[in-house]
Amino acid sequence: MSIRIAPSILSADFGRLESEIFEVASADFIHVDVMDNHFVPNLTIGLPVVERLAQISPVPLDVHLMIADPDRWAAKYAEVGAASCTYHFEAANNPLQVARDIRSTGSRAAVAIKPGTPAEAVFDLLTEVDMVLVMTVEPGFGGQEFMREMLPKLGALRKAAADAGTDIWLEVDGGISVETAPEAVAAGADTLVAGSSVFGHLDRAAAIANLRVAAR
Ligand SMILES: O=C(CO)[C@H](O)[C@H](O)COP(=O)(O)O
Repeated sequence: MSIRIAPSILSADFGRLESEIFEVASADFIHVDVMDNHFVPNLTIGLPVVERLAQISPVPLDVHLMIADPDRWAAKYAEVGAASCTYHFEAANNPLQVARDIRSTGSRAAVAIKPGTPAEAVFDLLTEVDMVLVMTVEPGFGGQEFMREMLPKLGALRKAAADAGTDIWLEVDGGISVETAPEAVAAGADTLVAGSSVFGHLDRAAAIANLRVAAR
């Protein structure tokens, strides 16, 4: 299985975002964290910036919405060019409809769960989404410690997806490094978000290559 790497621009220099995303052009996706200071206690970027990033990025965008009311917003992010659009199960009024709205745009739909949310919460959605994101930190900030106690959720999701006859991607986000990536992959992850472990290095291409080797 080839592992997908998605550097999180939360740890990039927002003053030189265009050159930052070109420095991670060897990645499979660029992970874009949208935060609204309601669903999480932090505020980042919104729709116009994501739209422009989608136009200039050499790599497809994996947009992670950490916002309230994804029912209203998620499809708009998909429409402006998010190749993959992730919303939080905990934030959605109608999680099934949000997935359908995203997919109706042609984008990949993904649902995320916070550390306190059990994998079982999204079992009913597995045939309606293309990916589940298991948070391995509390969403809101980069540079936090990896919560390895979240890893059993990956096996549970993989089994539930197989039982439902569907094949989904499983993404992890938070504290992913060359040390923790092998654990996440062994537990069933195939898509790794990495913020500080990529943008914390001067040579971003080398950091991505090192993650790929570690995740093999
Ligand atoms: O969603 C996020 C935080 O809510 C970030 O994508 C994540 O924390 C990445 O940062 P790091 O790899 O440094 O943990």
